Amino acid sequence: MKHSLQTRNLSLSFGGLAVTRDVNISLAEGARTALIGPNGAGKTTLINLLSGVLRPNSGDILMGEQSIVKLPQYERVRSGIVRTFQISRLFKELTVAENVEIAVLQRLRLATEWWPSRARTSRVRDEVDETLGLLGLRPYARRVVGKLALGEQRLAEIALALAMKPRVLLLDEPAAGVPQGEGGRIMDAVESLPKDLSVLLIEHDMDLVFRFASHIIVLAAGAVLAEGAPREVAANERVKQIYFGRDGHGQAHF
Ligand SMILES: Nc1ncnc2c1ncn2[C@@H]1O[C@H](COP(=O)(O)OP(=O)(O)OP(=O)(O)O)[C@@H](O)[C@H]1O
Repeated sequence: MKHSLQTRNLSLSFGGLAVTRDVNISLAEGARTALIGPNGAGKTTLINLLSGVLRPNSGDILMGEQSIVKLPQYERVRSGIVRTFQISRLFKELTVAENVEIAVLQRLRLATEWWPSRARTSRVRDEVDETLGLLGLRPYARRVVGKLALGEQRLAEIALALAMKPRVLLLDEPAAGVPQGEGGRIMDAVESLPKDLSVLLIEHDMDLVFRFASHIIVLAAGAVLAEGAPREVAANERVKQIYFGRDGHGQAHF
């Protein structure tokens, strides 16, 4: 199995608090991986480390064979790791297509390519259209982002990430705060993303996690507690304990 992204003994402490502890994970090419764990387990911190928002105290991050741990954020994007944020980065007063166009232009500048202007304009237009198509957003292309439902705005955020042509897409709670029915729609779109793209999803809703994931990684107190196929993880006694607690009451329903 080909691995797009791997970590080797990744560790980070904030003062005395170890928030990432010797984390070794592998994201296979085309895998659909869910990163789960209780509040404060270190999920967002791990995504911040992978995307270069934070630097680890020790350990390594490999994209294919190449170490990227010292690269700044924009170079990680260029190496193929792209994330979405819990906080929206969309220009609310622009249309969906204009937002995606800005992301495409940004990528082309990152790649420092030069195109004769007419060819370039038509390439940008084609890419915007193709990206919107991947997420079922073509009917919303000319709609102003700020006037869309939250679920559609979230899809537009994912479109911005896809416009960077990732090999690994990191999604931090794309369905957070979205009404239940719309959450399913976001996951439908995520599920239909290109098969060679590796997707790492942070999600609290276990129904969505089990619908989406081919592989689950469970973090607890900054360390990997368990990982494997959804059925294995659901049957893991330590995972059940964390989610259900000793008294058998908890939020998750495996
Ligand atoms: N910049 C920071 N400085 C100090 N402590 C931090 C910082 N960022 C996060 N933490 C702490 O690190 C731990 C892990 O936080 P993180 O946000 O990664 O957890 P999480 O699993 O994403 O939680 P949630 O599910 O609630 O989003 C928490 O104890 C948090 O308080």
